[in-house]
Amino acid sequence: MRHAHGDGRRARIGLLGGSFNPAHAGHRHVAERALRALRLDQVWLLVSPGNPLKPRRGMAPFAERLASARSIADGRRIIATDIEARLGTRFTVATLALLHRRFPRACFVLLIGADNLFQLPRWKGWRALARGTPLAVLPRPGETRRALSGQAARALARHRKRPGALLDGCGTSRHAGWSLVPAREHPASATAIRRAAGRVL
Ligand SMILES: Nc1ncnc2c1ncn2[C@@H]1O[C@H](COP(=O)(O)OP(=O)(O)OP(=O)(O)O)[C@@H](O)[C@H]1O
Ligand SMILES: O=C(O)c1ccc[n+]([C@@H]2O[C@H](COP(=O)([O-])O)[C@@H](O)[C@H]2O)c1
Repeated sequence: MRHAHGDGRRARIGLLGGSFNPAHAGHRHVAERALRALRLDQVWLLVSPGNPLKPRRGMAPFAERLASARSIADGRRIIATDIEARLGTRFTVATLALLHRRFPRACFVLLIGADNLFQLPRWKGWRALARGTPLAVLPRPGETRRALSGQAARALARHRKRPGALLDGCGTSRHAGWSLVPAREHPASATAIRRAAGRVL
């Protein structure tokens, strides 16, 4: 993969992991807002081979979800990738460890919607994950306030940073930190799209 970092600094890559069942304008909005607010070079849409917390029922095949993610990417700044399936990982903490090892010069930041900040304490190894990789949280309708007063936000309160400073000294601080990215809340959701299409939820 080519990294756009003409000035010689480390490539700044936002990782937007998701089921993409299907991909939608909310994902594109998150990627575009993060590119700008965090001065990223690229956002990778990491299509999950299977979210450990989501039921398999109603989950479209991987190839279909990858194609869906590609349809909202631009192939330049926003790239859909099957790397998580190729690495053979499903837990994000494991995916991140392998990505850091495979791309040691890249500066990664994990992009999540506010619903996932609230859920973070249910993720495997979430404290180690948050220590090792910066987290950028995007507001989401009906989720932002609850997430900011939830268990993860409280536990990580003293590591919160300004979005503009989140990637400063990438990988050298004792705790990677996290930020809320200021952005308009986008109402799109895959559940709503599946429901409107009459698909199994
Ligand atoms: N409209 C949105 N605003 C902010 N974040 C979003 C939005 N849509 C998705 N995300 C985030 O993008 C990531 C991948 O989302 P995912 O593919 O699960 O889509 P989803 O719409 O949340 O799906 P579902 O409704 O099936 O749970 C998650 O971190 C999610 O929080
Ligand atoms: O690692 C975990 O324990 C874990 C638990 C739940 C979700 N995730 C990841 O969170 C990302 C968003 O998932 P989803 O299904 O809400 O789009 C995706 O990359 C999942 O693999 C990861």
